[in-house]
Amino acid sequence: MSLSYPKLGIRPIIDGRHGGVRESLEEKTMTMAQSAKELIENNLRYADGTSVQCILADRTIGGRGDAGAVDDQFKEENIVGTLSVTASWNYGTETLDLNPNTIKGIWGFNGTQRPGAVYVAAAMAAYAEKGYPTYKIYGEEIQDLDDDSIPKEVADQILSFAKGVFAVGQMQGKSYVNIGSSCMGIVGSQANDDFFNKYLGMTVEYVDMTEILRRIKLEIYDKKEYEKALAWIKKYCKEGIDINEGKDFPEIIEKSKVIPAEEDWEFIAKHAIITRDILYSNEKLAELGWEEEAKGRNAISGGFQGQRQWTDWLPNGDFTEAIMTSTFDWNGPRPVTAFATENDTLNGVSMLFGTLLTNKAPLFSDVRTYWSPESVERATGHKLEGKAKNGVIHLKNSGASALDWSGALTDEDDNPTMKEFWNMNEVDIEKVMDKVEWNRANYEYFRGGGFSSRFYTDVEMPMTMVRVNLVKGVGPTLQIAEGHSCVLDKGLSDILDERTDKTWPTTWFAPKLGAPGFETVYNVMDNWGSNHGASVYGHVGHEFITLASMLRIPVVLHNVEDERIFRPHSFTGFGTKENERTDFEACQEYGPLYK
Ligand SMILES: C[C@H](O)[C@@H](O)[C@@H](O)C(=O)CO
Ligand SMILES: [Mn+2]
Repeated sequence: MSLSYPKLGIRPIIDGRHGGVRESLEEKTMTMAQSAKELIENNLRYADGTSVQCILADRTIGGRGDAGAVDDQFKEENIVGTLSVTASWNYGTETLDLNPNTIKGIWGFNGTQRPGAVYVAAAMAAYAEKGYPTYKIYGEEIQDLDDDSIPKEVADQILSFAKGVFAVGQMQGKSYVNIGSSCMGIVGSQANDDFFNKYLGMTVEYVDMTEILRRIKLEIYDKKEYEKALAWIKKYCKEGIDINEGKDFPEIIEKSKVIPAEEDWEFIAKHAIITRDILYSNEKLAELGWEEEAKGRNAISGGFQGQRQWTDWLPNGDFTEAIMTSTFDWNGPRPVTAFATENDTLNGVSMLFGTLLTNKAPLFSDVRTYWSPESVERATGHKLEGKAKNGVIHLKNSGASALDWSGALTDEDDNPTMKEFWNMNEVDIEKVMDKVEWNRANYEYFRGGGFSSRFYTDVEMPMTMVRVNLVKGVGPTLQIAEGHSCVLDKGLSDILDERTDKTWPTTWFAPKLGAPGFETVYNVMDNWGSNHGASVYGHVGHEFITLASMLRIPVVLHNVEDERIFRPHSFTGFGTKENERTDFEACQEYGPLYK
């Protein structure tokens, strides 16, 4: 993570009339600003675990003179967004943040002594007319002037706004590193530079898969770390099944394996270390004389093609993909990397959004099979119950599913949960790894061999699955499905798993039903825009909606309750009924963040 962390500027706005009014408001206004700063910094962290940083204006802003001085103060910082706070009527355009490049929010104190609401409304009118969509935060209940608390719904909106700002800021200027190219014709694996540049402010770095072979051959990796990783693998990667045993394979498969099976883990350990080094800097490589390789590629996310030009003759990349997305590796707890398998860049971005909003590890899945209650009963005699009673979607893909999804961890109330990496410890890591088995790669798919992680998310957790799609004539869109991982009786889960690729992870997903497009579980599967979806822990669809509105990515499918939706106030200028058209037209009007 670069030292110039993206920051949020806090702007205390005040009625500029000296001689009584301004003086009477100075303390209240600054107190609001300080409390907003503390709320944000005490609750949010960057992806690397550092607490987020807010810059407090060095004065209250009563007019353009003050506003200009604060702009200058902020120019010294990497300010991505600003939160203006006020408890009074102030002079609209004379005090607003009119920097075209910041994401803006305003929190108005719901008091009666000075009309804060009137200012916020006037500010929204100005922002709507000027084309700067701004997030309006205003509590429902009246507060007394001496009440410096932040009401819960106000705090929730401030934190949602701030999470979106810091997610946007952490992506700005960073790279998505595409190792390989198109994978089995999956269109998401054919990176769309324009999308990354204009909507995310990111660049795409292209690295051929042979770079991994070069670094193995020329030993461009830290051998000591390699030994450490291999020892960790041998200790914690439990051997699973070998689905290939006893099978006669045609010659094309037999002769496609160039690394002896007993050397696969050595090869895979190098693949994992080298892949990480290609994304991020590693000073050890400079010590080995490889200055250029030591610099990495300024990554925040990436992916590996694997299939087929690699996996058709070399050990697969499933371990690398799984460990990159997890909250730990052989060095212990460390930040998650949203890392896609099959080079699906759009699922990689979907994972990236999820990790930046939650700092929890993502699941990369084929949205593989819809099992209706009727089909399950016909195939197994079992009745689906509980959260699964309306049917389930089988989430499964080789590779890039964080091992944290094995469902091994619980919170202080003993509820299944997933932790940020900074809350993980060695015991947690052992619990997670104990629920993962490493099966021999299926030679029919992965001729070059290797290993695939397998776990069964055998706990019920709230989860949110998302997908970024690119639609001709529309541009990027986002789909969001909140729901739960479901616990199917192990025997039942195994019967269903036996019917498909049982050497890979399984998570049974039941979306919350009722919203348009969510009439049935089948509808969700039917409406989904791709073969892949990315999931994170928790019901955080509202945070994805806020982030999407900052990035001007319309949300085309979601099951988030209206009252939880938080978009810029000016989106209502495109129509107030919560429907996709409002979102579409606002996003189309405002266009991508990085024009
Ligand atoms: C191994 C198979 O080809 C899988 O890669 C395939 O089922 C997919 O995951 C397609 O997204
Ligand atoms: Mn897939």
